Amino acid sequence: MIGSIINGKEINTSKDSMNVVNPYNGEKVEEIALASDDEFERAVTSAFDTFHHTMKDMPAHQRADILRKTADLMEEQADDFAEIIMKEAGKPIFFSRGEVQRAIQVLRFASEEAKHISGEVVPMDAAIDGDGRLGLVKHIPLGVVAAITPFNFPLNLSLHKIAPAIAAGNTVIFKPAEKTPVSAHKLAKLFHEGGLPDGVLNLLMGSGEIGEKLVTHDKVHKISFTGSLPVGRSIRKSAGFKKVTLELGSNSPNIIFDDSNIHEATNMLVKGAFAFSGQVCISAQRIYVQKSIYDQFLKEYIKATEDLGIGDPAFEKTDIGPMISVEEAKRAKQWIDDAVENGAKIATGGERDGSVLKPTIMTDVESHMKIIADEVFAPIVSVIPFDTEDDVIDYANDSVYGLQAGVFTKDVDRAFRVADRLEMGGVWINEISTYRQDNHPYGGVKQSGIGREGVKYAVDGMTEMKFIGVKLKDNHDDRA
Ligand SMILES: NC(=O)c1ccc[n+]([C@@H]2O[C@H](COP(=O)([O-])OP(=O)(O)OC[C@H]3O[C@@H](n4cnc5c(N)ncnc54)[C@H](O)[C@@H]3O)[C@@H](O)[C@H]2O)c1
Ligand SMILES: O=C[C@H](O)CS(=O)(=O)O
Repeated sequence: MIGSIINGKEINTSKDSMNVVNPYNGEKVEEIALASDDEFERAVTSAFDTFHHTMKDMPAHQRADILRKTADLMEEQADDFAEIIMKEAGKPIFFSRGEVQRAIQVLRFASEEAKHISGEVVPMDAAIDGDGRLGLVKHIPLGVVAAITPFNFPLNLSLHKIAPAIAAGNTVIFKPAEKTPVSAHKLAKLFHEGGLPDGVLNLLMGSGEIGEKLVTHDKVHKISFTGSLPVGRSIRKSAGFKKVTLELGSNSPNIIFDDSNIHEATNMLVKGAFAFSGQVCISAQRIYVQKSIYDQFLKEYIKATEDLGIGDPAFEKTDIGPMISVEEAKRAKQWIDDAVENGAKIATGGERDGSVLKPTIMTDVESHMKIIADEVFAPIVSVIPFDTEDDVIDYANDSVYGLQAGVFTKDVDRAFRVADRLEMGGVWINEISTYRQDNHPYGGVKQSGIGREGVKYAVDGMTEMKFIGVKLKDNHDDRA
């Protein structure tokens, strides 16, 4: 049994526990001791006190060293991390390894950023009577950051919060998703091996209730949340004056104009729609194809999708494993059935076996159907024809979400015109919406979220400005 880690000590006995199971075969991966109310309070107090007594004064070079050392250790233990992610999340092993490599990079980016948090000098003499004064802006840490994370990239998305928070000099309370806490536990241990002092990173095991309590606790200064829109909405409502970063869902559009390389777009979009069974917030959910190439694209796309390897995530050749649970697979299948009842057609897929839903391509869909209007978060994609650039911009923007989009065209003018008109946090040209690097600004507009991650940008969100002014000499009339 493993459990919460508070002030550097693991609490692995508890009257409440839960099992983490492999969503592919139901095998037990680990038993988790759930945090009690008392442990919750101790974790918050530990983070609060450690901020004031240790972290606030830790020099940047020391924070950078800890992050770099942790990256080195993760590199050494990369296979163990990948194995855990594969088992707890059901993510095919090839993609689990990819997540670990990205996580190592995030730690390295954060280590570099820790040394570049600087301020500015305000030109005080630009204001009447300002001469003879010096104005400085410092970027100081916020205090205690609550990192609340989802199941789908349990390592990398947790590090997108924890590493920038530490780089900026904060302490952290980490509440991982209840389905994927095993990699979180190994990560917290690794930070301690890397030299992080006790109390800087406190891990709390438990359900969304712990997240809710963090959101309203007055010793927590910032909530950094990645997860679903309903939870994000409730956090926004209850967080009061706390700073909040929300990385929420999407129904990402990808647009293929008739001058694009169909073959390339097809191959990229198979990965874009079906990687990790579509359980990626920027997964390609709506593919808009210009009418003259629609039939050709659909034919190639169905063929490439049917070539995917489906099965045990432990196997090297598996492209598509399970969804996170049987319930989620049933929910997704129901959305397909609802669409079909309303006139949509299944071009391929549509069958479910336990937690595995076959990669599914839908056509003849309508904008009101759940598979289009809501976040599908499953291996289901819709292929939709369009006539003109104006039409497709309207279709793509007709959503409460706006995270990332992909646009495929050889016409540079059109590419930038369309990118400008799409209501998104990010637009990729000749790349799928699903592509993300860990060093560009990343986050949504509309109901896809508030704030940006991408290490440098996340670090900005983990600090606040403090102005310090100096009156150097008395050179003006104080009555002014
Ligand atoms: N924009 C992004 O960067 C991004 C990245 C990954 C996932 N996501 C989104 O995450 C969702 C899937 O992940 P999930 O199912 O784990 O999400 P979720 O919203 O169900 O849970 C996320 C985390 O929030 C906690 N939580 C639940 N209720 C809470 C509450 N009331 N207050 C505080 N915390 C609470 C959970 O325990 C978990 O740790 C999808 O909607 C996906 O789009 C977004
Ligand atoms: O699920 C959404 C994630 O942000 C995708 S990624 O890990 O950043 O690629």
